[in-house]
Amino acid sequence: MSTKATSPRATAPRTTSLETTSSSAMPTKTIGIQLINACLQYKDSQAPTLSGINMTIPAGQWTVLLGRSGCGKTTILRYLAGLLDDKVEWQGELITTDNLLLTEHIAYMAQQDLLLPWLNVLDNVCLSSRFNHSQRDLHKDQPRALKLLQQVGLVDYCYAKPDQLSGGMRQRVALARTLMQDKPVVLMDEPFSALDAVTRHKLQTLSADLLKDKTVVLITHDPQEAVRLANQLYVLQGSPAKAQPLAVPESAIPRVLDGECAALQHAILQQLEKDYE
Ligand SMILES: Nc1ncnc2c1ncn2[C@@H]1O[C@H](COP(=O)(O)OP(=O)(O)OP(=O)(O)O)[C@@H](O)[C@H]1O
Repeated sequence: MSTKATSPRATAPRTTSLETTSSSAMPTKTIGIQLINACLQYKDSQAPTLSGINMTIPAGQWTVLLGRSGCGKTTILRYLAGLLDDKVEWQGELITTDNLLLTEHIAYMAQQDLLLPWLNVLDNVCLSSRFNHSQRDLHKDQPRALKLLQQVGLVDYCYAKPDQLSGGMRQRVALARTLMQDKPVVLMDEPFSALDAVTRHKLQTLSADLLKDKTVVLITHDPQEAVRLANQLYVLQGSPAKAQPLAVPESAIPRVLDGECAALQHAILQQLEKDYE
């Protein structure tokens, strides 16, 4: 592993090398990410948002971030997605497998669904393919998009416009669009927050299945969701925020909730409560 300081962030390369998981002739299948002593301050803010963040996001696993509202979770995701480059001062190291530029390998599901109102559901799901593929590939993409819409329970709405859908339905379309992108790194900001309990459970299971080999970073406010899905778990805390790791069971995800999971859920709540004292 080689590391290189990137300070200040805006004028330095986005990434340095983490480790090699594939030969250079082969497409890289998985990407790991590491943040070392990362500090971030919005240029229009008086105080830093993040300070001394140390976080390992292993390739092919789910890393879950929790923390009280406004602590900086979305900021980390947006930084990884390359959306804050001109808005923040950054110090620290961002290390990726094979020195890969993250922005080219990321699917990002933001808190807002960002569906285009003039496109129907199917076209919204195929949106990323429109930019990436030829017209011929587009036709190949449609059956896959329809399959995903069926899996999220919306195939009957494929020709509906976003404004004809409920908030939870829109969120499911956004999830299908994210899954459609087939990127090695998937960043998801509260992807199940608008769903009823049963649909949420089903789509957690579906996502764990379809994103099995991906590097996933998930933000959630739901400790139970975190326990079901986390291979790594961090609670962001304080102001500026630091990342506190919590140990999770070694069992495969999505977990069936047992006594060990209940204990972890309790530990998460206790950790979160420290930010309210
Ligand atoms: N563009 C910006 N300029 C200045 N400050 C910002 C900007 N965007 C976010 N912030 C501030 O950064 C802090 C962290 O915001 P962020 O959206 O990362 O929080 P969060 O943990 O994701 O919150 P939530 O759980 O409510 O989504 C907040 O204090 C917010 O006001």
